[in-house]
Amino acid sequence: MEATTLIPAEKQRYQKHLNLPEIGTAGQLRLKNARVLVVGAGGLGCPVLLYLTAAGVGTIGVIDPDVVDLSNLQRQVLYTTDEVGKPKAKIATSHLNRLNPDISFDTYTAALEISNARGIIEGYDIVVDCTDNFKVRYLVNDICVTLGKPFVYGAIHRFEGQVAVLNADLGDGQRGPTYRCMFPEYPNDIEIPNCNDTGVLGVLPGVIGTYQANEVIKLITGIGQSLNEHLLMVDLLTMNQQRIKTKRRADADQLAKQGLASGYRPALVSTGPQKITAQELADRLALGEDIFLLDVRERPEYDLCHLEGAVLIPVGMIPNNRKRIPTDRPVVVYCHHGIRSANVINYLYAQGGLTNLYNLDGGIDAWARDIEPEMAIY
Ligand SMILES: Nc1ncnc2c1ncn2[C@@H]1O[C@H](COP(=O)(O)OP(=O)(O)OP(=O)(O)O)[C@@H](O)[C@H]1O
Repeated sequence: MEATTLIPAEKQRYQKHLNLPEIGTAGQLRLKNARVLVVGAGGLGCPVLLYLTAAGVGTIGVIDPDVVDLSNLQRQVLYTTDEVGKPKAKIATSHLNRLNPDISFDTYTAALEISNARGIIEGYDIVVDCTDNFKVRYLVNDICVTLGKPFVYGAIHRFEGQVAVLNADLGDGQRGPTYRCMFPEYPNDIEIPNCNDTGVLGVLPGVIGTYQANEVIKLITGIGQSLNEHLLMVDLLTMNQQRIKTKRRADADQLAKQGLASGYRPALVSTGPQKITAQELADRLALGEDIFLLDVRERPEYDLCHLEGAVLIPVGMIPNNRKRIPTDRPVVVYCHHGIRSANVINYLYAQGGLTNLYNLDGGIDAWARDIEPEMAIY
């Protein structure tokens, strides 16, 4: 049954929300009546869960099959040293329950997978994807698209992160872009970076997870501008933030259905960005091949160092400058570490027309390490 009033203790607890005219009692009641599922109680999940619990989201589902590992504590701020080895979903909800006993928690210690995803997700208004793998990310997308539910996507890598609100209701019966509108195909396993191998700055999931929680609160209360037609990209080393405009593909529903039918096996032939190593690029340039070098970093990064002859089009300017990218010769796209450039290539592929794009593996960082050690890298 929908709550229509706040009791005195709630009025006191949420006083600072109630003082905001944009939220007020009506917004706080919306939060109280909302049902949100958080998939993954790891680096991103911890801040998402803490802030949604503190904000008074009435029902929160927590799903994670994992136990706490000592190496999680560097960023998974819900857990303590004496909880190593214990199930994350259970420990998380017991801490969160102490933070806010008014919240009703659903605890799932299984993994979200194709056999249970529909049944679980059906019971919630919004899903927050806080996992670290593509399989779940595509699964969450495909189920949410099929059920017509919004979900808040977050992803992190090293010092960079992304946030978007996907499959959101845009009004007039229209739905916003989905994950497959940005990244249509499930990638080949080899292309999937893993935090285990690459490392991640501890505060990064804190920043990105807090942004995800913010988007959830905005979706529920209807305030502000949602990231429902933009992908936000954040770089904690440079403190650059870019919002890239995204749009729904006409076949978004079809792609989701096909995804569910596929069982999420990695594609045999990768349709993700083709890669080129720094050494290969250096060899091909030395042979005089006509290669267009596209730098998608920011102006200050470019000014600090860039590949000779590279053309600068920062990520955020790509959508309006697509015509400047040639179609008649290889284009090598690069950024600092190869993440922004991979996103740019995925975006350009999704828009159609360009098939000649290569991602410089490891970005200019790898180039400086392997080819040009004298480069003033940052
Ligand atoms: N299918 C799934 N259903 C629910 N949760 C999942 C699923 N797959 C992954 N997760 C959870 O998502 C969380 C992601 O957290 P994070 O990215 O911080 O990495 P981690 O797996 O905890 O640590 P590490 O990368 O060091 O192994 C993990 O707690 C993981 O168990």
